[in-house]
Amino acid sequence: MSTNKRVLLVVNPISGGKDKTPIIDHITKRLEEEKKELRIYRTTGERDKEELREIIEDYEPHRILIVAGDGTIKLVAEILKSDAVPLGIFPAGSANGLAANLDLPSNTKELTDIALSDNFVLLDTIMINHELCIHISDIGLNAALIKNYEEGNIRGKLGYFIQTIPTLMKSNFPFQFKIDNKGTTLERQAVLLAIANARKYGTGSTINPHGSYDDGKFEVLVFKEVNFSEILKTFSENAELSKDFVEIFSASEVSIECDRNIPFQIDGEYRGEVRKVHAEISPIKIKIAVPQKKATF
Ligand SMILES: Nc1ncnc2c1ncn2[C@@H]1O[C@H](COP(=O)(O)OP(=O)(O)OP(=O)(O)O)[C@@H](O)[C@H]1O
Repeated sequence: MSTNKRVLLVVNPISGGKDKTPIIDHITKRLEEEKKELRIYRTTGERDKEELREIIEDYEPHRILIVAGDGTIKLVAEILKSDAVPLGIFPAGSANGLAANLDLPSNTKELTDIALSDNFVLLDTIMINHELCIHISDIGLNAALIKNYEEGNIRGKLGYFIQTIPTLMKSNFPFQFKIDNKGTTLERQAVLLAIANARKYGTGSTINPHGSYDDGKFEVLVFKEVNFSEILKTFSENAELSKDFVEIFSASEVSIECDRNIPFQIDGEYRGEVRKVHAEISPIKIKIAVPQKKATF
């Protein structure tokens, strides 16, 4: 039985600074050939959640294709709240962390074949400060970088790169963290504390080499220093990172407190400055179509 009779295509027109027309045209043509129903929703950045929820309730899609970045994928997952409707991802954001972990190709035809296929993974999600996280959230230096990127007007990876030096110069690090992991409290000094379901950032940097996307756990990564040679190591798949650079442990629930308000991001979206973060593995799993070989998540 086909799982793609009614398809909803969600497009973020501005993500990654890329023109999405060729991808939309390709998907439209393919679904016409297959005599499938297609409805397209273009995000506006305002009331997208409410509008998409209404469309999904009304249209009852069998599959949702997303041409956007991680923030939009997360928005759809928050509406679905279950793995009943599979997602097909067309990475078109600035960093595309989820796609990097799922080993998605860049070619539109291959992506369409995968997105409409019945080869799925079930991703864990994490509830962080009452918001769903599908990939990586962090507090400290990287979140400050994302804030400066969002305030800048250059999209794509170049935008991140351009913000790196001013962010390092402006940031008031290191920070003092208290981490409560089911009754055990750790005190750490760090520049960045990440909560990760994924193995790598969208930049391709593997920070959580032993992470698994469907084990019912996430990893807490405590980055103790800005060490450029260790950062370079994260760009190879199986690098063993020094314990002086990053300390990693698995958890299903943690409470984190910092000595002051510091920048916080979830799945690449800046969420302001916070002092406290609570993270807990969520009962929501997301069903995503992936290439035949096992994802590296
Ligand atoms: N038409 C639009 N105009 C402006 N902002 C939008 C629009 N549609 C969605 N957004 C905003 O885009 C963000 C989600 O972006 P998404 O995750 O798809 O890509 P991204 O990788 O963050 O892309 P980029 O960083 O290049 O914007 C949300 O903050 C959302 O409010």
